[in-house]
Amino acid sequence: MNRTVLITGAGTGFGREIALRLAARQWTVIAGVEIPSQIFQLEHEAEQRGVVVQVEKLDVTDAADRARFSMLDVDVLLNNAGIGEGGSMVDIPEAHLRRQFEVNVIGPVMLTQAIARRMATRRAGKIVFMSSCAGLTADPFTGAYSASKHAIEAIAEALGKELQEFGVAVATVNPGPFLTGFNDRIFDAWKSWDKSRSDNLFDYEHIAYPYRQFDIKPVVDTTIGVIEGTIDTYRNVEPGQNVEMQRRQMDDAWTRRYDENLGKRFALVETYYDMQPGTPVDE
Ligand SMILES: NC(=O)C1=CN([C@@H]2O[C@H](COP(=O)(O)OP(=O)(O)OC[C@H]3O[C@@H](n4cnc5c(N)ncnc54)[C@H](O)[C@@H]3O)[C@@H](O)[C@H]2O)C=CC1
Ligand SMILES: O=C(O)C(=O)C[C@H](O)C(=O)CO
Repeated sequence: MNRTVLITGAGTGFGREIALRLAARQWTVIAGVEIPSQIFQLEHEAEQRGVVVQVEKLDVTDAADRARFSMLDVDVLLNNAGIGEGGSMVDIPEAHLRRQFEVNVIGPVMLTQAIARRMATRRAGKIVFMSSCAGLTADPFTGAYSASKHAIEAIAEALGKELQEFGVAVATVNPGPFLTGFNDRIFDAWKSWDKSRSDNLFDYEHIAYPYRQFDIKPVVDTTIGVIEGTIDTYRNVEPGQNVEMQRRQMDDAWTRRYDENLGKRFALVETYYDMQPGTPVDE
């Protein structure tokens, strides 16, 4: 049976590996990549692996790019493209905050609208959002990124309830810390801020992503499971070993006092100053 998937942000990281793996599993894969240079790179990798992937430029913030996909009938849309604009909510410049939402929220929703309408007409389809653990809770210095993923959580939740009567399913995947380079880049974002500003509250030169990072395999496996239907849960947190901690963190907001620990540094903030970028989990 011919099954077609459109994956955004497929030039690198999770998206690229999921694209290549699905192609090897006989899916027709349309891999949307942000910039033209990623087209050749992915085509080359597909050739090396002996699989066929249709690679297309699809910057999700570009209306003209999105329009080229608006008449496409796919069985599954994987909204995977994303960026992380790091920095305290006190310091992050307006343009970076807006860009965070353009790439992670507005662009994907506009793309999804066109594809979802066609799925609803056909009364079949699945829309998967690469959300994040950051869509469920929030850490210091990734507030803007986390807000964009919280928005995705709300959008996916509403969309799933709206589309169920049309036979269209919606699901989320929520990775924690995985070593694609993405998390470390979040903490490089300040380097492109306006250099003339001198009133930042924090010294970003000495702040790094505070978690040890996992190999990407569980995220790739789980996303493929959700896409193929061997996994049917709406929310899918990886790594699985973090699920209980994640749930405890979500519950914590119900009992935390807003004035406790005032005047003391939040414990995790210390870790941002101690951690080296790209630290893998201990084997
Ligand atoms: N690596 C991690 O630990 C986690 C990653 N995620 C999410 O997974 C998704 C993929 O990230 P990774 O593979 O880790 O990093 P990545 O940086 O390798 O992948 C992101 C991809 O999105 C593309 N992209 C950026 N702006 C775009 C735009 N305007 N239009 C189209 N594509 C665009 C990039 O070119 C890149 O290929 C992202 O949505 C990210 O938020 C979520 C939780 C944890
Ligand atoms: O544990 C977490 O929460 C995370 O590590 C989430 C990541 O920061 C993330 O989503 C960025 O890729």
